[in-house]
Amino acid sequence: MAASTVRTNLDGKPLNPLTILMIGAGGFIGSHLCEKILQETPHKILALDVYSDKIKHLLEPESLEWAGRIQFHRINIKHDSRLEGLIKMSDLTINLAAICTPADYNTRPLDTIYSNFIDALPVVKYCSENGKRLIHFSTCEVYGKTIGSFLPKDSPLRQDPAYYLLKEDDSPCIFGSIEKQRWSYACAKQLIERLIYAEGAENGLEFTIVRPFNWIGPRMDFIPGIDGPSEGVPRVLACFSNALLRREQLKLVDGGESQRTFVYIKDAIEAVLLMIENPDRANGHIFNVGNPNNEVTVRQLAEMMTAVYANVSGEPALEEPTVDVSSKEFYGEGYDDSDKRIPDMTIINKQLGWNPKTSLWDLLDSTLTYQHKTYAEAIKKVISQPTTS
Ligand SMILES: NC(=O)c1ccc[n+]([C@@H]2O[C@H](COP(=O)([O-])OP(=O)(O)OC[C@H]3O[C@@H](n4cnc5c(N)ncnc54)[C@H](O)[C@@H]3O)[C@@H](O)[C@H]2O)c1
Ligand SMILES: O=c1ccn([C@@H]2O[C@H](COP(=O)(O)OP(=O)(O)O[C@H]3OC[C@@H](O)[C@H](O)[C@H]3O)[C@@H](O)[C@H]2O)c(=O)[nH]1
Repeated sequence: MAASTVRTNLDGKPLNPLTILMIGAGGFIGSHLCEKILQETPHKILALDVYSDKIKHLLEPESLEWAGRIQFHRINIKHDSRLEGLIKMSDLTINLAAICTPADYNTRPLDTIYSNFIDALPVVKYCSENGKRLIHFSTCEVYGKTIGSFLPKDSPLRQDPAYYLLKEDDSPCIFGSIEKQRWSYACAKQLIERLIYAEGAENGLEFTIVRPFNWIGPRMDFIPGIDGPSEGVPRVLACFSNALLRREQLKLVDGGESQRTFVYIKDAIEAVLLMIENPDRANGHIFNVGNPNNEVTVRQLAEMMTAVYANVSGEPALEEPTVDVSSKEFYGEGYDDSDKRIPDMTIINKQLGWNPKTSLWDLLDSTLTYQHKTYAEAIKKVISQPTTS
């Protein structure tokens, strides 16, 4: 087992086992990060969240080989005096906690702003005051829209990377007007990034900021009516999985023209582990973490997921697998969208030598295999039940 051998960092220095406070450990990214750390490193995790379902398999039974290295703390960071003590006990704090589903940004803007800015403040403050290192999860949404999106549709400049490539140290953050409440999330994330950066500059906080570009894979969000609210709207992977599982049409918001790059969660987690174990290379940096080779429009994503799911489930796809819906109908007033997201990889390449490996087809294949195995039977049961009026 890797945990008993001597681990070294990228510079060949031996690594001492760390105690890591992971806030939001029970979420999608947290669950994969916990798994990776427990399986491949000797580090200890203080896992903090209000939920633990997604890491239950890591916490029980107590006979698990890593039992002494993970401790779950059911805490809401909004109001719990134990937070500072846990930060003091740890070598490193990783903050993943956030409201981060777009359906909430325009419908629950206050909760969104509080969660992504106000609630993150004490974490930054305690790390700074106690001289503790912080890895904070921000988002690719801080870039907002591309400069190219303001050019005429047929402008050849739209093909020029100078107008769309998103660079940590160079690109501006371009959001819509205040009434477009979609940007409440991006704006709160931007302000907490600025605060962390300022704590670094003025008070010497050792920090790393991560900007994930659409990380996807098993355990992302929830399937409405199965392990989440039946009226809930998760992120696109779970929305499309839900429709495929139920043999319903996949809804394309405003024609599905927006573009995204998707990265497999297992590739992305490797980048985070490199940040954890190489503070000299990661401190003071903001890192894009995404896969620039996996770009599709949302329409193409829907088509690909439909084809992959037909393979995985053995059931033929619907004749018309998609349907167009307006953003107002799907998300309500105040929705807006990022047009295109291609991460520049120069900084993460240079500092950590990280590159994503998994193609979009392969990552959808393993993810939809997981979705099918996990949910198909439960969905069949729900569908076969008579509806009560
Ligand atoms: N998944 C992505 O592609 C992606 C993209 C960009 C940014 N991010 C950022 O990465 C982080 C993690 O994202 P995720 O996809 O794992 O989301 P997630 O919703 O699955 O995980 C967030 C976790 O934080 C917990 N949490 C929220 N508020 C809390 C509080 N007050 N106290 C304690 N726990 C709390 C939630 O219960 C949840 O388990 C977020 O900050 C998100 O903004 C993710
Ligand atoms: O059923 C659906 C769901 C979503 N969509 C579209 O698919 C695209 C992707 O939507 P997602 O729900 O995955 O979320 P977005 O990529 O817009 O934002 C995400 O980006 C990074 C993180 O900070 C957050 O996880 C989230 O804000 C959007 O254009 C959305 O309008 C559909 O067309 N149909």
